[in-house]
Amino acid sequence: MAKAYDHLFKLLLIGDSGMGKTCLIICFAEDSFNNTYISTIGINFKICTVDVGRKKIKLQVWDTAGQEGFKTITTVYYHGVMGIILVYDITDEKSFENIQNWMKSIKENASAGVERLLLGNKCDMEAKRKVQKEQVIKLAREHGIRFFETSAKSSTNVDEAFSSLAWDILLKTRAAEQGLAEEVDWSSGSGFILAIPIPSLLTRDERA
Ligand SMILES: Nc1nc2c(ncn2[C@@H]2O[C@H](COP(=O)(O)OP(=O)(O)OP(=O)(O)O)[C@@H](O)[C@H]2O)c(=O)[nH]1
Repeated sequence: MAKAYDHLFKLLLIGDSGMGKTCLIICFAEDSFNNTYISTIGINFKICTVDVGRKKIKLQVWDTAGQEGFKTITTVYYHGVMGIILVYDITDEKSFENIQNWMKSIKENASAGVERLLLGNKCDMEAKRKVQKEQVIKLAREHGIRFFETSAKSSTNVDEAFSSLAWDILLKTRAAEQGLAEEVDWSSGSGFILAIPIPSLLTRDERA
């Protein structure tokens, strides 16, 4: 039987507790949102499919618990994933400060060539904003990492964020297949290195 997808990419979401990691995955995979907060215990995953660059990409998305007590378990899952999404909450300054610690954790536990993506979630709560975009862009530039502000509640930029990460991983995979890996800096995020526009960010209806 023919494979229903061209590539399988494993992704991981990390960030402090209550940032909306689970909600972002549910928004992307199921197009729904729930206001009730049920903290993740350990780790969970969801599978969904996205079309990028005329390729069908199956995404296995691992959702980690942000609570400190689960760190030993969750860091085990860093190894072998191709993309890591770091999530903070735009209404919570501390969660943004902690992004530096999450970056350090990636360096210590993930593969050197892992793609990273930074998300400032809950951007529907503009009136309560504590983290200014300018400071995030500065950090994202320093780390060579792509950045989006998202809302799982209003579905803002959620499809775009997951698709852009899939696209960045696809580019790296292709470069490796064609023996061009030396031209790609595998140790940094590709957001500012491979400045190639994403050709086809399909809507959920188109993906179905
Ligand atoms: N306003 C708003 N609330 C959100 C958004 N995303 C998540 N929330 C709320 O934030 C709370 C926490 O969301 P979760 O997705 O469970 O957070 P988490 O990061 O997975 O938390 P842990 O599992 O503890 O690590 C819930 O009450 C959600 O309804 C968003 O984009 N906007």
